Amino acid sequence: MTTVVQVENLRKSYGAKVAVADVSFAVERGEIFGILGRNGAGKTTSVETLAGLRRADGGSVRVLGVDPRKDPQAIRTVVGVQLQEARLPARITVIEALHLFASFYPDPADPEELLGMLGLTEHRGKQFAKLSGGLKQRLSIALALVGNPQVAILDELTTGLDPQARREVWDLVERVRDSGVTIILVTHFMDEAERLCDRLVVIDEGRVVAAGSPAELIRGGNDERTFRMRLPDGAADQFDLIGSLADVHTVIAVEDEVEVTGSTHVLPAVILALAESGIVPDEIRTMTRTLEDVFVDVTGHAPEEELAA
Ligand SMILES: Nc1ncnc2c1ncn2[C@@H]1O[C@H](COP(=O)(O)OP(=O)(O)OP(=O)(O)O)[C@@H](O)[C@H]1O
Repeated sequence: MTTVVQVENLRKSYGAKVAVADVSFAVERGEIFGILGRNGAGKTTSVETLAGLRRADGGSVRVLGVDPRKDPQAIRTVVGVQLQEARLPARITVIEALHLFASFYPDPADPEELLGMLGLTEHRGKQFAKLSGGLKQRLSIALALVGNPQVAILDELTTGLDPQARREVWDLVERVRDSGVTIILVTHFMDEAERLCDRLVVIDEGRVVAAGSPAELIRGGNDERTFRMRLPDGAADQFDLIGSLADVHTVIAVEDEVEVTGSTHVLPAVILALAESGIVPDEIRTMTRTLEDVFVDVTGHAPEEELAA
């Protein structure tokens, strides 16, 4: 694997406000790498520093071996940035915006190809102000890619979109990754990160508080499993039997279901023991942790909770 972005002990303050206290991570070529955190956690400052748009106070940043502090111009040709809100003149059309941005780069992508890839061909003549939220986001992704970057930074790209438009944008992001672009995805949406990211870091109050793949973080050394089942009438008195099994830690009634928590083998152990008593559960549901649960565990806050300024 090739490391395309290496950030080590990054620090950045705005006056007395410490935006980034200590952030380190590495992004490998061809992955979708997530930077997760609440509003104000220091995500945007981190990615703007690696894109050469802000100067770090300390630590080291390398993008394909280049230091953005020393050579911001070189960084601009390899890193494409999708801005949080596209700031474009109201009357510029989709195709005009692409040609304008293409003119800033030595070796730009073909605007027509980008239109096709992002499903914008039929909207090419529409003015920016008249585009729906989803189309504006597609255009902003296209603008981030127009310089033919090796790394694209996509910042909060599905904020304000309806569920259908979000799913379309997610498909697009995967298509962009499949075309060979490494993607850094900044988000505070845990479902988005879980669905798209190969690996990610959670940043809170300017520090990395968790790192890994979504699956690793969800497993997170926590080998406890929980499931719920509905037992046939008359079988509810099996609590003692279930509770006596070595793999079972707790067994409780939740409404008309039985909730069992235990080791990784708890489910087959319980089902087998019940079967030996001639009982077959009517319904079984495993209770899986999500990235949102991990986020709350490592930060102590919900993802949508804002940090005090
Ligand atoms: N130019 C600035 N001047 C002063 N403070 C700033 C500036 N930019 C960001 N901050 C502050 O630094 C902290 C980190 O901001 P940053 O934008 O990096 O966080 P974020 O996680 O990206 O949040 P958001 O999603 O809201 O942009 C916040 O407290 C923010 O108010």
